[in-house]
Amino acid sequence: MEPRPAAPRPRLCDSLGADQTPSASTLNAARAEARPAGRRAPAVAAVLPAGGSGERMGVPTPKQFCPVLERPLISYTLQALERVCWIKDIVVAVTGENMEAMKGIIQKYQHQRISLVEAGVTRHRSIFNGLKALAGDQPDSKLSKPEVVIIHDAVRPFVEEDVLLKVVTAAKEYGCSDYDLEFGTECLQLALKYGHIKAKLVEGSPDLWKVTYKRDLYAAESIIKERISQHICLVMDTKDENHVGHRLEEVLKDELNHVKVTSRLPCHTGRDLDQIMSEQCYSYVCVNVMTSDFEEIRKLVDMLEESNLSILYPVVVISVYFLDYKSVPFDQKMENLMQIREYAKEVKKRNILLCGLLIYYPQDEHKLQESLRQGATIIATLIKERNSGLVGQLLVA
Ligand SMILES: Nc1ccn([C@@H]2O[C@H](COP(=O)(O)OP(=O)(O)OP(=O)(O)O)[C@@H](O)[C@H]2O)c(=O)n1
Ligand SMILES: O=C(CO)[C@H](O)[C@H](O)COP(=O)(O)O
Repeated sequence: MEPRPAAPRPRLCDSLGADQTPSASTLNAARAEARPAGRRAPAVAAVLPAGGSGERMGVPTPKQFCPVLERPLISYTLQALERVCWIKDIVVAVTGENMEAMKGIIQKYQHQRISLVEAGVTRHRSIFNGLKALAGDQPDSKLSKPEVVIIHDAVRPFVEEDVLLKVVTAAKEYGCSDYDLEFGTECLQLALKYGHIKAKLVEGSPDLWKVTYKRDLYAAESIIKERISQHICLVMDTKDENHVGHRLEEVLKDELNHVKVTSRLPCHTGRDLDQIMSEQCYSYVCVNVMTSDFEEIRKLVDMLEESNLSILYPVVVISVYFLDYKSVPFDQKMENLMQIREYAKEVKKRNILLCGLLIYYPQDEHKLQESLRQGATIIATLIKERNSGLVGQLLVA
């Protein structure tokens, strides 16, 4: 048994926005429903086999450590399990040569309740090593013996709380059918052969698919991007209802009709933004009406940093300026705006992707509408793609 990694820093809130899992209270209600009256909840732990070499992926790095949006795949799987508050311990089996790298991942992404064991030469042996650590008879182990152990491949990042609950409930409630004995998958057979325990096959969801080939990494990245782009916070530095910024909001809502767009006042005006940080929004559009400096953006970036939001996912911030035909001279405004390049480089280190967007604001109504549409399309693309190559760019609509 490996020593536990260094204590993590303060945690993000448990029910992260990137997934569609129910909150802890939903789960408690679901568990209460699922549990026959008078029965107490079983103590649950999880074992994650993560000791494979990922031969079919065809890259030197084992697939569980391959980056998805610059974060190792296994970190997403850990996140999916650790947000389930009723899983007490998570034991991960990794090879000796990847042990230090795994500790680094746990520390960097602030994972909790994780213990590491050495993997075996086969998946079954890796799982067996994890189970031994949970057996409750290891002299140095701080882990207590659970009643139910969830076995979950480290390369299945999208597991949902409800399917885990079904598995645990089935493990407690059901016996094993002849069908399961005949057609059960390998862990099931292992449990039957060596554990002399009953087992039940529970239907999973299509999301439980496993990252096996290189194309699966691209699929995983697309799914994650889509999940974290479902909410946009629009920060508008004017209360003027007639300002063109509000028209941009309308066009954005129209363009992205499946996305939640919330409008907020700037950071200095109080707690509005605190609230949105707690909703775990990963996309911000700041409409700068009054100024062409970066004061508001700086405040927003500071708040994002404090909230730890960008530890797990890249946060997109788009700073929007209107190129008003009657405003300050263009070259003077541009000189200020060009500072975005250096500042964006700095905040990129904190996983915040900052871009500027200039929206042409002509007198002609038709042309203005065209500019706003173009602006909304650029915003939608920046948020959906989260392309770090565009960081610091001033785009023009
Ligand atoms: N000796 C092994 C082999 C596999 N696994 C883990 O079991 C899970 C499912 O296995 P699989 O997808 O087959 O992974 P690999 O063996 O790494 O893939 P490949 O067969 O392409 O080499 C993975 O999380 C993998 O890391 C393990 O813990 N120990
Ligand atoms: O995909 C696998 C390895 O390639 C696993 O063997 C598969 O997940 C086994 O399923 P279970 O743990 O339910 O027996």
